[in-house]
Amino acid sequence: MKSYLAAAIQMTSVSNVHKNLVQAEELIDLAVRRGAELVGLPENFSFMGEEKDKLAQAEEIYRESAQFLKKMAQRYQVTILGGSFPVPVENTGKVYNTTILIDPSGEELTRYCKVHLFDVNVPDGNTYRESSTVVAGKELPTVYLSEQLGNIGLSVCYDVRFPELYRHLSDKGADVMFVPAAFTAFTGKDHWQVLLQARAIENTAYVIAPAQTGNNYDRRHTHGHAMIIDPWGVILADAGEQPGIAIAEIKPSRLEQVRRQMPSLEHRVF
Ligand SMILES: O=C(O)CNC(=O)[C@H](CS)NC(=O)CCC(=O)C(=O)O
Repeated sequence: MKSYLAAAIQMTSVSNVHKNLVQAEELIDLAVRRGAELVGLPENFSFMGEEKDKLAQAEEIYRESAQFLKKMAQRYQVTILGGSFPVPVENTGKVYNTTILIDPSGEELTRYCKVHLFDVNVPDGNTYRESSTVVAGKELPTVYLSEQLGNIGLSVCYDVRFPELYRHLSDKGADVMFVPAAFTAFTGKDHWQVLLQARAIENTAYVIAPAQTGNNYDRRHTHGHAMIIDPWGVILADAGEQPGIAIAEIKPSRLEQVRRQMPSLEHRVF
């Protein structure tokens, strides 16, 4: 593993795929011009809108998202995490909320379908029933072993509340954990940063968390604060509330140092 720059993209995706892909490319371009070699997009980067509209356009969103990610990786010669997008599931009328990792040649390295679905009545009055349009993934995420970039573990958004998933990633050797998200503004203000820091500290791993921000549609407001956190829990970069990027260096020497200073992974009893 080498030292390199990673970027977490923060955007306000809306219910127009073309607009979202234009915004995403501008931010990928910015990240690459600043030197990023690993770039993550947020959950639902290519479409944020009413659930029924997402389902009606699912085939098209899927096709365009997959094509876009491949093109971006090749054009900018970077490894890209395609935060998440809907992948239609046969005979269900529903989709998997899927994230994929793509290398600079455009090859898919690994994919993961979100296993924890956000079926929550948020105290601000908004109700989320992700399971009404999404089929829960049935497999735990894999860790992609990259000689250059370190071992990369995947997850999506609401997963961040389930530490056992990250322990699994840690058991598989993860050095870097992605948490692409579209956190609600209401839960985000109290939970987002704390949860991300906890996942980084307890697994002594980097956390890269691309995010949705602002008013995506109707009453849907997302928290923003895409961030990169080091294995000690220090926030290296925070994109704030406007669309933009959080960029920081991922260093094997820091991983090694923190794991020496705080060898908690070696002291596990359970
Ligand atoms: O809503 C959409 O348009 C697209 N879907 C999402 O953004 C997903 C599933 S509803 N959101 C989350 O998982 C938020 C989790 C969260 O906010 C928390 O855990 O507090």
